Amino acid sequence: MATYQFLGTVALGSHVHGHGHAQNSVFLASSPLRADCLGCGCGGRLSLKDATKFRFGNRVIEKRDRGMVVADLQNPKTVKGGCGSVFEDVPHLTDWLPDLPIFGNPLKFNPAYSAVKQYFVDDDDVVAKDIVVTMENAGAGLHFRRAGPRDKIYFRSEEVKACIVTCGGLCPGLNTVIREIVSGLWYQYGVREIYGIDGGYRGFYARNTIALNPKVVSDIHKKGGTILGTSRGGHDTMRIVDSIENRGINQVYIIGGDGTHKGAKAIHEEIIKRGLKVVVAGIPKTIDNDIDIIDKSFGFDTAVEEAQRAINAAHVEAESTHNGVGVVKLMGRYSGYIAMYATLASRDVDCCLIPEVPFFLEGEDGLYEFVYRRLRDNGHMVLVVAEGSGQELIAESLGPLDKLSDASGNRLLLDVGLWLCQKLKEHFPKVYNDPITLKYIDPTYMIRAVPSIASDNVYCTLLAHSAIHGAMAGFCGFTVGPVNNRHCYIPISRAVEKQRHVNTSDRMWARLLSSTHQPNFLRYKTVLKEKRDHQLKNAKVDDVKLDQNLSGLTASHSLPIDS
Ligand SMILES: Nc1ncnc2c1ncn2[C@@H]1O[C@H](COP(=O)(O)OP(=O)(O)O)[C@@H](O)[C@H]1O
Ligand SMILES: O=P(O)(O)OC[C@H]1O[C@](O)(COP(=O)(O)O)[C@@H](O)[C@@H]1O
Ligand SMILES: [Mg+2]
Repeated sequence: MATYQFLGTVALGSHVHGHGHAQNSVFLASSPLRADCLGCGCGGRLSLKDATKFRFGNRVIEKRDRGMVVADLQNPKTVKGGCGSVFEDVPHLTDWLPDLPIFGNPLKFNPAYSAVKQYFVDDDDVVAKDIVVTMENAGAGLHFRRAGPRDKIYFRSEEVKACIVTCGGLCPGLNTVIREIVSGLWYQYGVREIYGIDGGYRGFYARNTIALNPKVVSDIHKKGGTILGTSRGGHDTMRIVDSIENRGINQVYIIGGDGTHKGAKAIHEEIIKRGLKVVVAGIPKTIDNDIDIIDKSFGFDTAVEEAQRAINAAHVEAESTHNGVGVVKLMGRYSGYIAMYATLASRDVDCCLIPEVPFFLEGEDGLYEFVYRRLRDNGHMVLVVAEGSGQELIAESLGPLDKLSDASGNRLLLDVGLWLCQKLKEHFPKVYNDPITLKYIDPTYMIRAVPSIASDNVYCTLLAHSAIHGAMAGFCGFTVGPVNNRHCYIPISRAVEKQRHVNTSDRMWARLLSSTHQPNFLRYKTVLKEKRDHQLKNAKVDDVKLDQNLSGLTASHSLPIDS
């Protein structure tokens, strides 16, 4: 039996299922079962008993066979199930437009899909976020809605006016996702009006749209970049939603990273406020692999593959000379996944530096000492450095600098590659009286400007299809992605909640350490403390400036001593 909770005497802000009033009638819930219409002065009463869905201010209550869903239009809907399980659902158009007509899914009559045993995903199917659990906790924990085609959809083919936008930095596979959204909508759902937004978010209000169809996109997956163009900055929620509304767009596919998804969330919320029948579907793009929850982002494997070419070159150069050092800088602003996986895959790398592991140069476990030993034992070495590593260290050695940001508000990084090369080149002749031959390779933009490899192409196809199935089924404010290898609809708010970082206390990082034998830099905190003590002592004795050799560590580093 359906159960629901009476939330008190509050105004209802929208049309209620099963009632004949125009939208936006206001009702006052006077009991768990009844609400009086205040909107049109008709004195009408609404029986909540028969309603399946109703809205209290920002909250939507939906009665379902197996319980009640309380949806906060700003936050994810959560349903508590058995065994301590929690289902975090995504918003649905009917949360604010309860009376929308429902249609059958045309996939049922699509010859390509006719052999599929189960055309449609069961509405009750959920995917567990954590799949390794103890017996006592089996079934408990967070779950997401399984992605895939639904039996019932909320758009007629001829009614759909879809648009696609790509935002933020490039990533291999962007064109494949565009291609598959267009082809999927066209061939699976019979949609004929599909538009590209030119040049990221600002294209909504500053540029004309680009008409897309399967012919236009047929070859684009073979090219790097995005045929639609992209940009940073320029997100103006009101102007974007005005443009969506004015153009009559009702499905918005937004491909981008964490910043883009924050923008998508704002658009989705404004759409709810305006009561529009418009779905916002996010497709996570991040070459840094820093979007939480999903297993892996598209383009990541391609980037790692491409990085191998740079590492190989660095290795060939290094082993061809006396004291040869090859340094390769890879992308990874806050998360060192590309550097870590490229290192693990290559086996030619002697040391991998990532933003998550603060390193130091001087002392017994420092980088200088390690490079020295490697050169002494092997005659050459390869060092991979993620662009976000050692930022505090560089800032310390360069003195006070303004913190600069790009148009999207992302911090602009100091060039750790060049800085490190300079440091190594200076240190070796000075301290060991033995110069090194260092070759620096910076393939940063090369690894993201290439077309995606085969496995990423397949992955992009699944993402695009999950997105269109979700949108056609009326889900919105979601992003798609595999969780434990099953594609899910994840509330955007959840996806942008925090950034994913390399977990340096799990086995993958340990694997890397045991393959490179590099220092773990765990003594970092001790060295930092030593440096602080040294600073204090020096400050007391006289006002002598700090020894430049100790500039490897900074008291202002964000990692607290006791953490
Ligand atoms: N907090 C935010 N709210 C709204 N829009 C944002 C936000 N952060 C970034 N954006 C917009 O998202 C787009 C892409 O963001 P950016 O950080 O450059 O790339 P990515 O999405 O890859 O992280 C830009 O147009 C930017 O203006
Ligand atoms: O020079 P750009 O275009 O700002 O891009 C550089 C940044 O883009 C990235 O590849 C990814 O950034 P986003 O995912 O935020 O777009 C970072 O690794 C890198 O710092
Ligand atoms: Mg980002």
